[in-house]
Amino acid sequence: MSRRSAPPSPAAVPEAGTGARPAAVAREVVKSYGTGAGTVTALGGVSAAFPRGAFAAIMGPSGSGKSTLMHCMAGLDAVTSGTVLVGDVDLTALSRPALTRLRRDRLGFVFQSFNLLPMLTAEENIRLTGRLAGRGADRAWFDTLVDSLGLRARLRHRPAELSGGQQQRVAVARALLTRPDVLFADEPTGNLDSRSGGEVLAFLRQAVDAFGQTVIMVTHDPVAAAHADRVLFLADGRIAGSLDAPTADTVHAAMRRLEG
Ligand SMILES: Nc1ncnc2c1ncn2[C@@H]1O[C@H](COP(=O)(O)OP(=O)(O)OP(=O)(O)O)[C@@H](O)[C@H]1O
Repeated sequence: MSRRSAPPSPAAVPEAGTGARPAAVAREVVKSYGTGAGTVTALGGVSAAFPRGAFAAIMGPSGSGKSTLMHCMAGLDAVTSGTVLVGDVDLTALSRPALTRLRRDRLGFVFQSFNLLPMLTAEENIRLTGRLAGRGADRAWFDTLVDSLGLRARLRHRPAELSGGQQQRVAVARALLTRPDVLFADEPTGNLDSRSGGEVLAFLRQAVDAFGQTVIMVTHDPVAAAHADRVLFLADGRIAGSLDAPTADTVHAAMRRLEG
């Protein structure tokens, strides 16, 4: 496996892997907040391609634009200029209702704070997005997810009766039930102890390797990033390099260089 750090040019962030059509692409994405003297440029022209069936991590110092990039890639935030593609669809050209449908039908989300509905059981939470997307129950896929995530004995429990790790595994099952084109994970292990976090990351890795899932994850944690196929580094709203086949040590060293 190759390990390399790309130079800090956006053009030097090609598709990793086979050269197949990427699952998601950012082209010269600029995102500014505010106007006039108070303008903050969170992303200053970011280009990146995220290959299908691969696990990408986005890292960078605090304020470097990680969450902004993820939100723009996922259609949760509008870009100021540039283009975001999910498959063939240009998110920046969609109406709000069309964007909402695309998010619901083709994207999955896992957040640091789990975001489960407290009154629903684990099973009801997992099935919720499938129902909202109007999908019939795919029992075999549901069973695969529940068993792979070790949730079989917990399906009738409500979130308050589950550990943090179990809650996040429910959130992962919910996100994957619709077989999304891309799973976006924003600090998915940020609220978990290292063992529970490790279980969630191991499952994300398995989802990529066994089910061909595409995962894009923002994280502060070099150990978490080491589960990815590639780490993209941001600094000051720009791509500052990348690392293939990362290890916790190589990610840590790259972050130390970025943080000066
Ligand atoms: N809604 C907003 N209004 C104004 N500025 C914003 C807004 N959201 C983000 N920013 C600014 O954009 C820049 C990038 O923020 P972002 O949250 O994307 O960084 P990050 O790398 O995810 O940071 P962290 O690691 O601390 O979560 C920061 O300077 C931030 O203050």
